[in-house]
Amino acid sequence: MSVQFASEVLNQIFNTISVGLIVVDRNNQIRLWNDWVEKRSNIEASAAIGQYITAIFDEPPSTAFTLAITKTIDYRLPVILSNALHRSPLPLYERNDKNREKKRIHQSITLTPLEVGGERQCLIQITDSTTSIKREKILRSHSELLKKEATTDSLTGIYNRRFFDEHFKMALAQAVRHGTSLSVFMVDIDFFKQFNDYYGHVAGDKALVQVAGALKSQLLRASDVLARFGGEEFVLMLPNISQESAMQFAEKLQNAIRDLHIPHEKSLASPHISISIGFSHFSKDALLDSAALLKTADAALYAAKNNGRNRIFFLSLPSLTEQSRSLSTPASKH
Ligand SMILES: Nc1nc2c(ncn2[C@@H]2O[C@H](COP(=O)(O)OP(=O)(O)OP(=O)(O)O)[C@@H](O)[C@H]2O)c(=O)[nH]1
Repeated sequence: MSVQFASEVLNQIFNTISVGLIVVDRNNQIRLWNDWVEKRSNIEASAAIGQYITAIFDEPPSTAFTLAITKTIDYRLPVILSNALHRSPLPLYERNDKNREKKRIHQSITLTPLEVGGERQCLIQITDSTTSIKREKILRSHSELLKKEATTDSLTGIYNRRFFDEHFKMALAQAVRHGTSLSVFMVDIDFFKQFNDYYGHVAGDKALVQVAGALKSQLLRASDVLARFGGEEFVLMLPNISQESAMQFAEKLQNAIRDLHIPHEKSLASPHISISIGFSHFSKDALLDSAALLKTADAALYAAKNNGRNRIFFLSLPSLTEQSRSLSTPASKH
């Protein structure tokens, strides 16, 4: 292979490669400038060679970029300018399309030390990362959407059981660790089968959405969680409230549903849609795991149902001894 042939091949590679290539010397003077850079800077190689890299553009390169050249040459070590931190160190634009607005490209830049004829130089390699950054953004927003879908109930828009289960375990572990409390409420719409049968499934869906919204409106703190547990059943957890406050909160939930005034002619508990609530309360003296706390709240709900519905029941931990008053509106009082 003749020297001339090799030099022609190298020259062609230099100018056809889809990477920007610039070589500067230790005075920051440009020694090489390939086609890729020419097209994205709109500065021809003949005009660039011999100029200072710091002064060649309309707008100066970023400080990180000029510092990186000095470091590469002085310490003879390669430097990478990550595009996460340095989106666009050089004023380079998408290939010239006269009819379009110029769009600055995102760049990934690697600087490599060279030694040519005993002289230190710096090779600057630039790749256009605009597409990969765009793709990354799209992927991120897709994954956020998927995450939201995986944790949200599609009908009511509140969290689903999967989300609740994960957060409940964490919240309980935190309560145990910090010696704080955690209240769990199971909420079930009374005679909802009869509601569906009488008013139809579409009206049933609408009622579920309204009930979910009314329950949600009672949550005040970011740490409070409401989720659809399944069917016409909801679950709520409130960290750090006293047992008395938990009872008052349950009453507020019941009032919020009553205030919706959704007629329910077929209910034996109320002329309007009503709910039964069972709740349990963990405080530092109780011994339990997350399943036990939920099971106790569920047993309390069962008791509320069996005692006429449209009422609140509390069961304490861990003995499952029914403690509290069957508070709230008795079936006859609406
Ligand atoms: N419209 C609608 N109905 C649902 C949905 N999920 C569950 N249901 C209905 O909810 C009803 C629940 O019925 P049951 O479990 O017998 O309870 P209930 O009639 O409310 O009786 P109690 O809870 O004992 O007061 C069933 O008819 C289900 O079809 C839903 O997403 N939309």
